Amino acid sequence: MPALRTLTFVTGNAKKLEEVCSILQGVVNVVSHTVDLTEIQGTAEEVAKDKCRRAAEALNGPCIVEDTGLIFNAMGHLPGPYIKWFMESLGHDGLNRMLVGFGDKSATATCTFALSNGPGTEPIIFEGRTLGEIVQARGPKVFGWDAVFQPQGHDQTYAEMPKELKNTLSHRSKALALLLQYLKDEDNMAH
Ligand SMILES: O=c1nc[nH]c2c1ncn2[C@H]1C[C@H](O)[C@@H](COP(=O)(O)OP(=O)(O)OP(=O)(O)O)O1
Ligand SMILES: [Mg+2]
Repeated sequence: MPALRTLTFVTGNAKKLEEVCSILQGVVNVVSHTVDLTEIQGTAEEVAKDKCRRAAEALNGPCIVEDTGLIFNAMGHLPGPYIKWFMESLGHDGLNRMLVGFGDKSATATCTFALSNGPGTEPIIFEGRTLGEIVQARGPKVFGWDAVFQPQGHDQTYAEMPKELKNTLSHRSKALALLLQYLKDEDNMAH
């Protein structure tokens, strides 16, 4: 059996790393680097690409990074990539209160992976999205906004559902599926 391909995932978030490792288990060998990367303002794609360029320079080699967003559909593209700061300032209850004036409580979780082949190369983007709604917090409050996001067609929040279930339907797993397909196609072209 050929050795698994290794990818270096640069993130400051241990929970993201946990999910990425379990989704890629047996498929890709994940090595992690904990770097708190500077994040610019812009679209998810711009933020992820910029983060990836900085990570590739810091490591002086190939790597992947991702940027996660949560879009309140009633609010256009917001908070989107800025959800981290909204979450930190407002908490779970505050996120619900942001939507009090809106009938539409639907939200889109986005995960934008960027793959760099090394410094000076243009990162490649893979985006996964999962539609759901913002609900009162239910389940453990250990990972970001998991407790207030209930994916469409399910009666549990991300926080309540078993990890294995979240990992089959999440924004992150969909983005990783695209990344894996890309690597597979690239391998096929090389042979
Ligand atoms: O599946 C998730 N379920 C719930 N919450 C989540 C998820 N994934 C990220 N999150 C939180 C973490 C942070 O508050 C924000 C994304 O910000 P984001 O900049 O992408 O993450 P981060 O700064 O923690 O780590 P990194 O070093 O990879 O940039 O949403
Ligand atoms: Mg970040």
